Amino acid sequence: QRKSRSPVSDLPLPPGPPAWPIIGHLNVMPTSHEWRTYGEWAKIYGDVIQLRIFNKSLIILGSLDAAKALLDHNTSVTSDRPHFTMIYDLMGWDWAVQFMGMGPRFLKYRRVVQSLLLPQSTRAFWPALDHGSRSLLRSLVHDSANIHQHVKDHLGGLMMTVLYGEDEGPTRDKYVELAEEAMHGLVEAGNIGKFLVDFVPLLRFVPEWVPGAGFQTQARIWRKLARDMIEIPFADVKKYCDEGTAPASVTKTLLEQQSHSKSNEIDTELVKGAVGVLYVGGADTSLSALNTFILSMVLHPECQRRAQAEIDSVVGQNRLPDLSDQASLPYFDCVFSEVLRWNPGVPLGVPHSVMADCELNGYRIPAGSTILYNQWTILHNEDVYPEPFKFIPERWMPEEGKPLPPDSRSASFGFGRRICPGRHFADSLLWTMMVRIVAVFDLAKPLDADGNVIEPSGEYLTGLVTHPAPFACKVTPRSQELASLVE
Ligand code: HEM
Repeated sequence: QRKSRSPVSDLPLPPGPPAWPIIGHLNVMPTSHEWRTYGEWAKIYGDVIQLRIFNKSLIILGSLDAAKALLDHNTSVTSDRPHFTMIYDLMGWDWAVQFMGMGPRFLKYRRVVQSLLLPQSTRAFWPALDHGSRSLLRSLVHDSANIHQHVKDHLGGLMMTVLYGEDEGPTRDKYVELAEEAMHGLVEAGNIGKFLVDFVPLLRFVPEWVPGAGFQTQARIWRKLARDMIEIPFADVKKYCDEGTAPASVTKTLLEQQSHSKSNEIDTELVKGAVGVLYVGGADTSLSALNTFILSMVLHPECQRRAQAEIDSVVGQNRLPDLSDQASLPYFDCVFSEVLRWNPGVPLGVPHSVMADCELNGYRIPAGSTILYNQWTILHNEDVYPEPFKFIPERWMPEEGKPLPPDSRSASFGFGRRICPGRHFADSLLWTMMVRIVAVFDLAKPLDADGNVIEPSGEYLTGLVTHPAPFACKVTPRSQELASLVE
């Protein structure tokens, strides 16, 4: 006779480190590189861990199976986001789909954002990718000393060209500056624990003049930045559209859809917000992956040479590789997969929140829990990825009789209804930038004034999105002919 399953409410909570009365795990919470501590705890307590801060439950998933079971197969209750009062209510980021809770407004915004980023829709961005990546290569030919700055500037600029149609120049630089300022506030406020109002939401009604309500002044300043970021570029595109001179862009596409639509599904606030989130979601994450790629090439010249040999044999040296070559460069594809696995840019993913009690592996996941999925642990599981801390693109090469490990993309872009809608665009954008950099340049460790090799530390900075700690990189055109291709 089959044993009947216990109701969810009877199930035990997942295990975790010992908790203190009242405060729970508050004083054992890691304050930096949290993914490493959570990874250590996963070895002790298993791949589903529960932590408690006062009465708030935090669940950390440490395996792909657990993440899929909870977030892919139970999406109707696990696709909510935790509510951040400071960011959402006070700083006015309520236009950003990333922070929206489940509900009709989220579903409407998500539908629009997703439709803009479908593989067939993103083909329209290919000319901008071609143009923007050439421009990056040109900057590197003329000033090889500042690769990190050039990559950051060109990536941000390219995103703005795609979103607002603005070509290289002071206006586009201004858009990037506005977005970076707004995101600086976001990163500060995203430091959970920094603002008490996130734990006591009623404090948001305290007026700014009350002593101790400095968070209201800060929120007001950041709120203006978050608004300017979407309002100023939008107003320019709207004006050009009205004059009939707007170049192709995501904003223009949405404004056209808005004017042709009979329903009022797409309102102006949605257009501004749906475009703004693409920069928020795409710029820093893509920059992290590009920096990791550069680091991997500097540290592994043998992989770089193999990638260059493949490009030379398939594409030759008379033109730059482009997206039509992607399927013909299998080794480079392995390099890309390994970049996403070796040091995932969003190591703990973006938190989900649970809307109703549910079950996972015989444990109760209480309603209201915040869920983190530890991509870093998932992608460094040595049973799945042997020698997980080594950069080994060959692990992705198909071999007769040997199953491939789960694609790094299966964890790095998140799960369920919240899966990164920009993943196809990220694929084209990053592939183009990466392949072109190594097609034209050698990346290497530089020498100091005494002729000693400067070794990168290989360390990563802490944060929701992580980047390699600054490292020096020598950039040399592989040949004069290749360098001249970018002029
Ligand atoms: C290497 C590059 C990227 C990585 C690693 C990455 C990763 C992620 C992750 C982990 C999430 C959270 C998914 C979840 O909640 O489970 C996410 C969400 C999101 N990403 Fe990306 N992303 C990248 C590039 C992009 C790009 C290029 C765009 C846009 C052009 C983009 C737009 C978004 C948006 C709008 C969301 C929020 C989705 C939602 O809350 O429903 N991302 N991304």
